[in-house]
Amino acid sequence: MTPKERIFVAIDTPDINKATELAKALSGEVGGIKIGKELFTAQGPNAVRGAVGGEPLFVDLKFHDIPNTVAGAIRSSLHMRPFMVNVHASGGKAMMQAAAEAARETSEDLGLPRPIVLAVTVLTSMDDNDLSDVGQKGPAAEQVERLALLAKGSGIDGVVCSSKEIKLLRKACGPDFKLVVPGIRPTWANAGDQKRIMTPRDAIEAGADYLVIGRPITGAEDPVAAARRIVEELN
Ligand SMILES: O=C(O)c1cc(=O)[nH]c(=O)n1[C@@H]1O[C@H](COP(=O)(O)O)[C@@H](O)[C@H]1O
Repeated sequence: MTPKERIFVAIDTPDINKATELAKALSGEVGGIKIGKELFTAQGPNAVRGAVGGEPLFVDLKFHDIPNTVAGAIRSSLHMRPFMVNVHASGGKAMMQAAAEAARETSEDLGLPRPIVLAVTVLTSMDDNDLSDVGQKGPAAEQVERLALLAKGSGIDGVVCSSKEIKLLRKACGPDFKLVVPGIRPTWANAGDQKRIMTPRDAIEAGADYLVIGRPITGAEDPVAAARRIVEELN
């Protein structure tokens, strides 16, 4: 895989025209497009698929509910023909098993390739203090490892983690477990609300499979130039 193919651009906007324009402009510049709660909630599944065109799609809806509901949501999300989908690992083992099983069964029924099913560990916007506020046992890296091992044991293909945990998880979960990493900030971009961050190059060197990058590209005056600059830095 080339470095470029490892980049998924997060298009976070409620505006379908803006999303379509960005996806079109960035087609071929990156590996795929990530659509999340903002566009999906405003525009729905058909619009999402329409906006993204033929690019690989990461449907990031971070399901977190009882197993039956999450399985149903995964089944529904497969109609968007995603390359990747995700749930929250903190929903627990039975929930993750139900998600993995629903993805396998539904893709077979629809005759589609099975998407990569990911579990979100600790959000990249949270640090050790935020974790203790919600009663989760930190430090963040330990909680991430705990959830990643639980996800792996539940039949999940990989996790969404921060760049700070890549090396730890590669060791703990093996070479085939997918590590998808948001909280990516080139030296020339603002951190914004992200707390556990790293540059694209350092994250790839640490062993990330995919980088999720939003505002450093979509918020730039020239998103295509920003994407190219990141790819150049990776090469
Ligand atoms: O699941 C995700 O994609 C995700 C998990 C996480 O822990 N942190 C995180 O930032 N994300 C998503 O990754 C994207 C990051 O966007 P930027 O901060 O603009 O680069 C957003 O769409 C987030 O919803």
